Amino acid sequence: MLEVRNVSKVYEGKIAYQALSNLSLTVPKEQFVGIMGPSGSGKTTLLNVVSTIDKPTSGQVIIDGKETNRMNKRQLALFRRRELGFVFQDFNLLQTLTVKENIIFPLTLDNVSVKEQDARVHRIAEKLGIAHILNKRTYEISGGQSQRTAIARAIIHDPKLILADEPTGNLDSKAAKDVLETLQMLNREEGATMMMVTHDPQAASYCDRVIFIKDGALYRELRKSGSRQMFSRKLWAYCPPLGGRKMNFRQFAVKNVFRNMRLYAAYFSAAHSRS
Ligand SMILES: Nc1ncnc2c1ncn2[C@@H]1O[C@H](COP(=O)(O)OP(=O)(O)OP(=O)(O)O)[C@@H](O)[C@H]1O
Repeated sequence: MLEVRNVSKVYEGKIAYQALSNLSLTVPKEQFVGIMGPSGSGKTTLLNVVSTIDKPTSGQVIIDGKETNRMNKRQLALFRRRELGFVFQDFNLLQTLTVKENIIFPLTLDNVSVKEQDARVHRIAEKLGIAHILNKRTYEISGGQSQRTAIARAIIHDPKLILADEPTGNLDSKAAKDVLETLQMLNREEGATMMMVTHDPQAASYCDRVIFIKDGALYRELRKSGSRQMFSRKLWAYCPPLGGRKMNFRQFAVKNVFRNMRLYAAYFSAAHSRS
């Protein structure tokens, strides 16, 4: 499904910085994979390259047999809109629309009939437990419901690959658990292939496989065997020795604003490019 082949990414600047070094990985169809690693290890860079928001300096990203490096800007925008689903840390819902309007937004751009839109939105809303809030505005719903709405929007067009960047970062622990169970259910029952970046071993324990990145290279991976609780304990035990570059709160906040701006820009360019 996803193949990352010998990908390197160098950020040019006064001092060039190699954020990814010859990284290769394969994610088979229907796998739920987590990406973990210390701050500055290259997780976001990898997600940006896989989601085609950023181009690798060398190497290839192949999604469902399509080599994304060979696509032009317009093809990439359409590819993102049709084949990928994005789930952001802070939901990124449109405040003036209802829950239902937010969910069907990607379909309206593809001229899907109203009947088909209704059928899809009702099926997904039932599945995600948000059928009763479809007519509410986004300011009338909770954080967990907002993220489930965002997940519904991410899957309404049946994407090949769902990419999630810290999807529980803004949620309390109960809402986070609900959202992670929703993602896991989509993976198991709908066969969705997913890649989730997270700092949280508890969140990562919902994945089938967790890949650790350090200094822009694959460091190690752990696969789930046995219960989620056992996997969670393994991940907790494994995380502290990875260390990492420490950031103060201000650096962290600035970095996350920047990261989300880049993701929004890509999402909206995908959303607004018509076929
Ligand atoms: N646009 C950029 N220009 C220059 N350097 C960058 C750029 N974006 C990221 N970097 C550097 O590349 C490295 C990897 O950054 P990246 O954001 O991928 O790490 P991360 O693992 O996602 O970190 P975090 O967990 O803190 O979000 C870092 O050292 C970072 O400073």
